[in-house]
Amino acid sequence: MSEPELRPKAEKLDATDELAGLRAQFVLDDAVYLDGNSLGALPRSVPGRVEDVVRRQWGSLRIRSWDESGWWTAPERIGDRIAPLVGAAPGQIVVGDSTSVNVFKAVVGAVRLAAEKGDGRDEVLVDATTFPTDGYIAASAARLTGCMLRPVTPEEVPGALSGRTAAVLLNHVDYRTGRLHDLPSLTASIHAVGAVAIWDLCHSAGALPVGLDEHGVDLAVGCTYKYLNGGPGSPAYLYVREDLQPRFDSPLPGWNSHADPFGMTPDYTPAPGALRGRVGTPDILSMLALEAALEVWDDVSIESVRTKSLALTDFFLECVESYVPEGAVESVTPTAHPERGSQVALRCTDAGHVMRRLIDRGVIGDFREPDILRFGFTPLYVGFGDVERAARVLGEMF
Ligand SMILES: Cc1ncc(COP(=O)(O)O)c(C=O)c1O
Ligand SMILES: Nc1c(O)cccc1C(=O)C[C@H](N)C(=O)O
Repeated sequence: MSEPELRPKAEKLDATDELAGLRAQFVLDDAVYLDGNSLGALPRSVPGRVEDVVRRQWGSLRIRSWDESGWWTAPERIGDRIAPLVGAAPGQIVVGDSTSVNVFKAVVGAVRLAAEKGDGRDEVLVDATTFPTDGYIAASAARLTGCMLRPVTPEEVPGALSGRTAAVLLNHVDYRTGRLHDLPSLTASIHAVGAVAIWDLCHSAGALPVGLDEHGVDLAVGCTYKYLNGGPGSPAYLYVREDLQPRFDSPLPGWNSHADPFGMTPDYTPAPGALRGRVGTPDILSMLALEAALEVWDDVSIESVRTKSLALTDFFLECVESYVPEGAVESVTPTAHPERGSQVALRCTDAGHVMRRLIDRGVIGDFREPDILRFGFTPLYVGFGDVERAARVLGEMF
């Protein structure tokens, strides 16, 4: 198809898009914003809420806000708001800290759970293609727990699992290629050898159904500043499956995870439930900005988001094929829907330079080493007209 056909096709797709109205809930400009997989756009509900939290809750109520404004219980309350988006029943997610810190809690906690078997498990498998922080933290967590760290690709995991495996840390969607890994089947393989499965949901939560409970995932972590639009540095979350909670032994047992935090006793007794994943005083300003941002999801199902996400990435690939000269770019994102997240990654020569020129032309994606143009599609605010324009401008780069 050519431009005279693709433009009307985009208009038609936008006209029948059930989620199109949600875009008005975000602060956006004329640019095509395809970087929501790095930093989600600002929901209109956030500035007013932050203003209220600062001026009234902090400014007037001051210390009373820990109770009266629900500050103290925000980590579990907001965790319960995220829960349906990742297929978790309430009471299993706490919000707080960064993803990096939650990876640390999860990996050490997983090795401690595995150690209860008493069969000498001494290996942690980690996704060799992971976003670096997970690999760095897993290496340190392995060292601290006396385990060997074994980096393997997700495809290699089934063959690498053994009776020595204590825990496996995987990404649901690869940050570079956009590949969606098979969470149900990999989790089942990990369980088959008696190991603990930890999933990093940074690039899937808010973009596609995860099914944590349904697939029996043990532990999961994720950030909230990408498809959940919580804002720069918004707190991450930790999921601990309900039946594992009594045995989850956090390596960071701060006072916020104590059964009686205001008892201020020198001895530590962990709180029941997911609360034991908390550490110290929550980052209230960021956390309540996130809570406001999550209101966008009130009448939105993650299934409808997934349907639109696949339609957006399909259409982008179709437009790229039409507009970009043959051979100039090569998609490294799988074409099969069950293997695709909500981004398209295109390999191209001099990708850093190409991305800078795209940004100058109002198409915002990002460059990832060594040669990847990365475009993230947030179905809540990206439309099909945006997709057509992004591909058309990309075509003009060559
Ligand atoms: C898969 C993945 N894990 C972790 C992180 C980062 O964690 P943190 O928020 O601790 O910087 C990112 C992105 O920044 C990511 O893409
Ligand atoms: N967390 C980020 C940051 O603090 C600055 C710039 C980018 C980020 C990101 O989130 C990068 C992102 N995880 C990625 O997939 O590349």
